[in-house]
Amino acid sequence: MVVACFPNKPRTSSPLRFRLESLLTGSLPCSLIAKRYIIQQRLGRGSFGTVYLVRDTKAGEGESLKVLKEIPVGDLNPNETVQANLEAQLLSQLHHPAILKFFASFLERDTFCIITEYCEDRDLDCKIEELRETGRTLPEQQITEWFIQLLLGVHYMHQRRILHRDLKAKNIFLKKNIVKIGDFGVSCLLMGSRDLATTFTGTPYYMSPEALSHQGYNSKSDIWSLGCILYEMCCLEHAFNGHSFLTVVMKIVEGTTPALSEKYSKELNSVLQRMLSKDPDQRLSAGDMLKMTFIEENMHSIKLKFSSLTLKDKTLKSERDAAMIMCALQKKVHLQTLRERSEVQKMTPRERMRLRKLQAADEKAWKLKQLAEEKYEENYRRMQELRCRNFQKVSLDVLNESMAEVANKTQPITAQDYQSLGCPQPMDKKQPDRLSMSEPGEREIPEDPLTAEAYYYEDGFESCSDEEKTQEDEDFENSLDTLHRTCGQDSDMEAMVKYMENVLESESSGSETVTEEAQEAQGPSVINCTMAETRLQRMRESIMDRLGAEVFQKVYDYLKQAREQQESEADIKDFLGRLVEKPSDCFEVDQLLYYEEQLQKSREGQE
Ligand SMILES: Nc1ncnc2c1ncn2[C@@H]1O[C@H](COP(=O)(O)OP(=O)(O)OP(=O)(O)O)[C@@H](O)[C@H]1O
Repeated sequence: MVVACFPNKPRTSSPLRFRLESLLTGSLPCSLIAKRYIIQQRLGRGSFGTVYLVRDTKAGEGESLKVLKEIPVGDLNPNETVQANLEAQLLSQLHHPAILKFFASFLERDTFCIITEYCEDRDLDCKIEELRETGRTLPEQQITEWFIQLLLGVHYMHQRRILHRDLKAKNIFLKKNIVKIGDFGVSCLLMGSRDLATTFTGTPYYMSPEALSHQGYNSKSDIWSLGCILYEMCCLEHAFNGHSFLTVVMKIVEGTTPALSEKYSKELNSVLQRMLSKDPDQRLSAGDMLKMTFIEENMHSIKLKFSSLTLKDKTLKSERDAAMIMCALQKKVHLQTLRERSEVQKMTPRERMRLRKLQAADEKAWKLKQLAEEKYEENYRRMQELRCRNFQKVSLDVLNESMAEVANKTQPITAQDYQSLGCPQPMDKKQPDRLSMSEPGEREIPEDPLTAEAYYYEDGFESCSDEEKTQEDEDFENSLDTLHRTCGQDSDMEAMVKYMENVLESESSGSETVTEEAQEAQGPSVINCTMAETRLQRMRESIMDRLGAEVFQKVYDYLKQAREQQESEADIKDFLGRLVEKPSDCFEVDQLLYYEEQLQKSREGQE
C-alpha cells in the first residue's frame, strides 16, 4: 500500500474565519457578513468547515435564521470562482421540502461560504444518539414516514441528475417532524474532480461496495447509503460496524446483508434488503421504491395525515389572525382616542366648552333614551297585565274604563324626571319651559326612545372617517397585508403532500440509474485538491484532539507499517489495545491512511 504522509503544519486561520470567530466572541463589533448576515452562534465543526447560525437582515419575518457554512478552499483563480458560483446557483434553484434549502454562496478571499436553511431540531444522528442513551426506539410508523420523505427527496435530486455521495444520519436534519437532506450536490461543488468527490466525501459506514472498490459511483450508491440510514433508524446502530476501518470495509464488500429484527414488518425488511444488495444493478432506484405497494400504501396515509394537519393548522392560524386583527383594531381605536385628546388640547377655551357641552348632551341623551325605554316597557307590561285580567269581560264600556285606568297609571316623563337627569325638558307648545328657554333652538324631545337618542346629536362631533390617512392607519393596513402574505405561503407539509400526489399519480417510476457520466452534463466541478487536503487536515486535528498528539503519532506510524506489511487484524487489534484504551478509537487513523493513499494516487494520475 502506497502511503502519502502530509506534514502536520499548523493551520493558519483564514481572514474570514478570524472575523467570524471574533464576531462570535464579541471582540469585534457586530458587523454584517456579505452585507446582510449577522452571526448568532457557532453550531459546530464538520469535516469541511465550521457552521454558524446567522440572522439574515434582508429576510422576511420568521425566515431570518439561516446557516452559514464556511469552508477554507485556498486560492482560486477567477475561472474557478465563476464556475463555483454557477454550480452554487444551480443548487439554489432546487426546491423540495425534503431537501435542505440552499440559499446562496459567496467567496471571501480563501473561504467559500454557503448559506442554507436552518433546522432547529438538529440532525438524525443526534436523534439516534438521544434514543440510544434513553433506551427508547422509533416506532415503525415514524421510521416509514421519515424514510418516505427521504425517498421523495432523493428521487427529486436523482431525476435532476444530482448525486449526494455522502448520505448519512449526520446529513439528515429535522424540522418540525419533516426530514431534510443537507449537502446534496455540495461534494461536487467542493471537490476538485468527481473521483475526489467519491473518494473523499463518503463516510465509511455508509459507503457502498462499488464506491469502496473504485468501481464507480452512481445513484444506486446513494440508495445503498439510504439503506444504511433506514437500518440505523430501526436498530440505532450502523448497518456495518467494526472496530477498524478495514473490518467495516470488509463487511460492506463481502459480509452478509444485515436484517431487521422481528419487531419490524417483513415489508420494511424486504425494502431494506433490496437497498443493500451488493450488486448495484439489483438495487432498486428511488423511483422503483416509490412504486412498491408497501410504500404507496404508507404514502397514502401520510398524505391524509399531513392534509388534515395542515387543515387544523390553517384553522388555528385563522383564529390567530382574527386575534391579530382585533388587537390591531384596538390599537387603532386607542390611537384615535389619543389623537382626539390632543386635538382637544389645541382648542380655544370657547371650543372646548362647546365640546364639553356636546359630550354632556351625549350622556344625557343616552340616559334619556334609557329612561324612555324603561317607561315604555313598563307601560307595555302594565297594558299586557290589564288585558289579561280583563280578558273574561270583553265589553266596550269595560274596555274604555280600563283604558282610562291605564292612562292614569302610565307614567309619562315628567318635568321632575328631566330635572333629576339634569336634562332640558322638551318644549311644551302651551307652557314653555324654563330650561328649554335657556337653550334657544332646542327642540322637543320625542317620546320614542330612538328618536330621543337622536335628539341631542343634531350638532354632532366631527367625524374621523374622512380624515387623511395617518401613520397608524397605514400600520393597520400593513399588518393586514403581512397577514395576507403569510396566508399565501405553502408550508413544507403542503409541498410534501403535492409531491406525494404527483408520485402516486405518475405512471412511470423513473427507474433509470444516474451515472457519474450523466452528471458530467452539469459541467466540471472545480475547487481542486485543496478540499481533500482540508478534509484530511481536519481529520488529523480531530483525532489528535481525542488521542493526544503523541499517541496519535505512535498509532499512525504503527498502522502505516502494519498495513504495508499486511499484518493480520488480530495482531493489529492486539497491538493497538496496548497503545489505547479502545482499539476502535484508531478507526479514523486507519481511514486517514486510506484517504492519504487515495489522494497520492489521484495526484500521480494528474501528473
Ligand atoms: N442546516 C443546519 N441546521 C441546523 N444545524 C446544522 C445545519 N447544518 C449543520 N448543522 C450542525 O452543525 C454541525 C456541523 O455540521 P457539518 O454538516 O459541517 O458537519 P458534520 O455533518 O458533523 O460532518 P461532515 O462535514 O462530515 O458532514 C452539526 O452539529 C450539525 O448538526
